[in-house]
Amino acid sequence: MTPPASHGRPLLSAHALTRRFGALAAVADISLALHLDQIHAVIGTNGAGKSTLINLLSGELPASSGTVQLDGRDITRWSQPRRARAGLGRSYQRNNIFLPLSVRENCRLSAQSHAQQPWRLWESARRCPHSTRRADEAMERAGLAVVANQPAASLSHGQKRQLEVAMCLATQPRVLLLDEPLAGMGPEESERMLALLRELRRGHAILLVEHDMDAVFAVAGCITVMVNGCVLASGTPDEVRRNPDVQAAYLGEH
Ligand SMILES: Nc1ncnc2c1ncn2[C@@H]1O[C@H](COP(=O)(O)OP(=O)(O)OP(=O)(O)O)[C@@H](O)[C@H]1O
Repeated sequence: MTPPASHGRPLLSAHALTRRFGALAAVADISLALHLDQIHAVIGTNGAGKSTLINLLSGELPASSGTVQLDGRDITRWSQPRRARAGLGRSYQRNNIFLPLSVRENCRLSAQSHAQQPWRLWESARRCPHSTRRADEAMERAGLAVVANQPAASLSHGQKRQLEVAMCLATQPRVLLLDEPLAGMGPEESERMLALLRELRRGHAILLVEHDMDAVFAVAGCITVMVNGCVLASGTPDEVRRNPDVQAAYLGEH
């Protein structure tokens, strides 16, 4: 199936990307393209290889073979920090938050760790006006300005996930790799996160790994379906919904 037409060169692309763990090919020969102003969702059953794919794109795992390009440059051998400095941001399934610190401090540390002088990480906020400004902007965009001075520990589950996205935004990424941002959320929190994703679409290329199918079909412009490390189908939500292989293997009612 042909991916939906998108204008211009992809911001991030993978070509024949493969990652083996011993005999298991967790990601096998995957090619995909992420475009600016688009949410590209990756769905698949447990163990399909979605998190491994994100780790390969973010640089947390080296590829066994294949290439990754950012804005036309081959970044396959770049470390994770170098990719992050070039504009690749990611959020995690696991909690990456310093619970005793305030929301603002968490965002500021994230901005500061990304700056050219990360050794200034533990300096007071007053001495890092640039990072503080970026933290405030990220909190504002993620809808967390009202809880800026609260300890992260006091946030609801949904707000913690919003904080993870805000921490990612504080690094000023162009590409957002989001690993299950809706996990464990109730309907209201999910709606808030979906509104945030829709807002972030403009100005970013977003890869969204998510189990919540209603959410995926509501926000994604392109969906790639993975099974056992391979791409089963890729296309617009309508194309994927109608694909008989996808229906048989995965989607059921959707
Ligand atoms: N470090 C590792 N060592 C060995 N096998 C691994 C490792 N990481 C992942 N795997 C295996 O690779 C396969 C893909 O795992 P991955 O976590 O990428 O799947 P997933 O689609 O993200 O699953 P889930 O939806 O449950 O998060 C699984 O069979 C998993 O057990």
